[in-house]
Amino acid sequence: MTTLGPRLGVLADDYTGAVDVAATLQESGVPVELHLGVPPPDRAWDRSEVVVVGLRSRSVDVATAVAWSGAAASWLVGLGTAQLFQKYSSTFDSTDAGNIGPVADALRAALHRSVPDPQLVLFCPAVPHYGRTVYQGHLFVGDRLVSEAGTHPLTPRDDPDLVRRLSQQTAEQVGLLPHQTVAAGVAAARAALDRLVARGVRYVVADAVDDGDLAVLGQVAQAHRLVTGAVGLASALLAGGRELPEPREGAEAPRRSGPSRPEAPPHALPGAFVAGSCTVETLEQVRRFEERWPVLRFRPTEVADGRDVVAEARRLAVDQLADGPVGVAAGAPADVVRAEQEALGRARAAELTERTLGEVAEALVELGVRRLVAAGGETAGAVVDRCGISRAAVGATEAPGIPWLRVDGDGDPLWVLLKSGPLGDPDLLLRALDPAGTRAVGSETGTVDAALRRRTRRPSV
Ligand SMILES: Nc1ncnc2c1ncn2[C@@H]1O[C@H](COP(=O)(O)OP(=O)(O)OP(=O)(O)O)[C@@H](O)[C@H]1O
Ligand SMILES: O=C(O)[C@@H](O)C(=O)CO
Repeated sequence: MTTLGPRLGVLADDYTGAVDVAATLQESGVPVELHLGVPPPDRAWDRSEVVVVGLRSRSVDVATAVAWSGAAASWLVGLGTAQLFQKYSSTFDSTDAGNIGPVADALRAALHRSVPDPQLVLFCPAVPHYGRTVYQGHLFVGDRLVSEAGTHPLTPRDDPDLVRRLSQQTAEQVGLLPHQTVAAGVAAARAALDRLVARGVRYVVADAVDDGDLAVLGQVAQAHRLVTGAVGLASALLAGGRELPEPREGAEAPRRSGPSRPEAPPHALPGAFVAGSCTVETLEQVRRFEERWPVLRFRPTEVADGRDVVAEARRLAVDQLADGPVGVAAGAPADVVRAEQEALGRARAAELTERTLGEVAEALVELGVRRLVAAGGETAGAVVDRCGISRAAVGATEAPGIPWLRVDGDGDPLWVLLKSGPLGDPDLLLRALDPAGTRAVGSETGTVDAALRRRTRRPSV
C-alpha cells in the first residue's frame, strides 16, 4: 500500500512567520502542526497534512541559517513530505549576504539528494491582504516601495528590486516572471518558466498584485518540489490542487481534518506582553495599551549600564497582575534605535534587548502569567527559546496571522501569542490581554485574583 507523508512542509525563518503561516493554513480547514526550533531527528509527526517548522534563521549568520534549515528539511524529507515551502517575511527581510538565497540553495541541495533536480524555484513574498505586492520584481507595501515604507533594525529594506536582492545572495541566475505573463494565466506562466529554465535560470521572482495572480502561481507551483514566499503563496499552493509529486513510500498517511473549533485562552488568566518590535504598528499598540495598563520601558544602553530590568518587571508584576495585565517594551522610534545602535553596535543592542525580554518573559511566567504576548519576530524567538517551547497547538486568532498557541507542560497550559511586528490592529494588545472578557473554559473560570491565587509563586525580589 502506498502511504503518504505530510502534503506540505513549511520552513519559516522566524517564529512569528511560522505562526502566521500555520494559522492562515489552518483557517483554510487543513490540519497543521507547529514545531519551534530544529526538530530532533526522532521527533514524532502528529500526522497533520501540513507541518510547519519555525526557525530563528532570519538574522543569524549564513552558516547557522543553512545548518538549521538543512537539518529541519532533512527531518521533513524523512517523513515523506511531498513539497517544501521556504517561508520568509512578506517584506523579504534579509541582508546582502542572506539568508533567503543561501537557505534556498541548501534546501534545493537537500531535495536534490532524494529526487531529480528540483529545476525551478519561485520567489514571491506577495500577501495582498497585508498590502504586500510585487510588480516588475519590485516589492511594495501599500502604495510605497518597501524601501520607503520603514526600515528594520537588523535587516534594512533599502532595495525594493527583488531580482537584484536575491542575486546578491546566491550564485544562481535569477529571472523574473512579470505581471503581464502571470495575468495571462497558468499556461502562459508555465511556458515562460520553461523558457527561463532552458536559459539556465533556476530562481525566478514572480510578480503578484492580487489573489488572482497568486492563484495562478499556486497552480504553476504544484509541480515544484521547493516553493518560496510568504503566506500568500503558501495559501495559494495549498488551495491550488492535488496534483503533487509522488510521495516517498513507507510513511504514515496524514490526517485530513483540522480542529473543529480552535481554542482561545480564558480572559481570567493573568496576562502580559513583551515587545521588542520597533514598527509603527507595534509602537501604536503599546501606546494604546499604556493608556489603560502599566508598561515598563527600557533601552539596551540602560541594560549595558547595569539597569536590572528583570527585577523591575518582577516588581511590576507582583504589584499589578491582580488588577490586570502588564507590559515590558524596548521598541522605540527609528531615531532612538539609531542612537542606541551607534552607542552599542547593532548586534549588541539587539542581543541585550532580546536577552532581557526573554528573561523578563521567563520571570513573568514563573510569577503566574498564563497569557503571554511577544511582539516582534526576534523578540518572539528569544521568548520562545528562553521559555523552552518547542511544540504548540495552534488556536483561535486574535487578528489575521496572529493565533493563540497552547503550550502544554506539567501544569496549566501557557497561552502564547507571537505577533509579527507589523501585524495586528491598534487595539490588538488591549484586546488580547483584556481581563474583563467573559470567555471562560471549565475550571479556569474566575477573576484575575482567583487565577493569581491559584498560580502565583511569590518572587524573591
Ligand atoms: N530601543 C532599541 N534599541 C535598539 N534596538 C532595539 C531596540 N528595541 C528593539 N530593538 C531591536 O530591534 C529588533 C526588532 O526586531 P523584532 O524582529 O523583534 O521586531 P520586528 O522586526 O518588528 O518583527 P518582525 O520580524 O515580526 O517583522 C530586535 O532585534 C530588538 O532587539
Ligand atoms: O510574512 C510576514 O511578514 C510575517 O509572517 C513574518 O515573516 C513575520 O516576521
